[in-house]
Amino acid sequence: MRKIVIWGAGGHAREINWLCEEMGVQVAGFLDERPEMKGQIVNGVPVLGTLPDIEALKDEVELICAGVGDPALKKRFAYHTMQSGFRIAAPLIHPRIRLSPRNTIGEGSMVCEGAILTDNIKIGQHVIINRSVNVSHDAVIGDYVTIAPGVNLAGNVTIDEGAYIGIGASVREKCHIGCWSIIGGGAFVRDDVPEFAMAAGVPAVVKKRLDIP
Ligand SMILES: CC(=O)SCCNC(=O)CCNC(=O)[C@H](O)C(C)(C)COP(=O)(O)OP(=O)(O)OC[C@H]1O[C@@H](n2cnc3c(N)ncnc32)[C@H](O)[C@@H]1OP(=O)(O)O
Repeated sequence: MRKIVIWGAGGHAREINWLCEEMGVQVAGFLDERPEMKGQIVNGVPVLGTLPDIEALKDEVELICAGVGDPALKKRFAYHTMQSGFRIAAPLIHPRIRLSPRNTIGEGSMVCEGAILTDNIKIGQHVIINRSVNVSHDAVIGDYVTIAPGVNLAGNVTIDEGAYIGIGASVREKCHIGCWSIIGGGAFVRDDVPEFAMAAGVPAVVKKRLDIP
């Protein structure tokens, strides 16, 4: 039986724990950098500490770094996890989704309940596709991207590394969203969004530039 350790012990990590319950995957524990969290029990699952605390489990467990929604935090967790020689988990895919066999999904990524991913879609590593997300044909989604619940992506959309697509946003066909950009909840992305930008509204416009994480 697969045994998973989840980075993070907050709301999203608890949702992944539930996803694992639905998939029949065992969760050995959560990791959390806050010292006060170590030893706590969250939804019946122990908070184990950080990577040095689970050294003895190295050959038994697979790590999920996408237990937090923040793409930069996911990237930092993934870096340390791989540097320490732990295995990244194969994708976690909820049993109640629709997914073409011609799609590819990278290690450490997850697809939550109700998502529909049509044809020829490429999803990178440590990507979160949250509940009821619609991804249309030929989308290319980079590593560490987070897509919040209820997002709709039309065909041929490209989202580069580390971008965050806020809850309920929609993206027009062929649009390109640059790396580490943020799309506000409820936006309609009509035009390309540059890298390191926050865009929001209907239609979405760039509201501010963001620092490189
Ligand atoms: C299970 C879960 O909980 S998953 C999590 C789901 N949550 C989300 O998806 C959160 C989405 N987050 C947002 O939409 C946020 O507003 C963000 C991240 C886009 C922006 O947050 P901040 O950086 O704090 O933005 P800030 O408050 O500085 O706003 C900057 C400008 O953008 C506007 N703005 C911010 N968000 C939006 C939005 N969603 N739609 C329209 N305008 C927006 C503000 O009104 C402000 O406009 P102004 O400069 O004309 O006054």
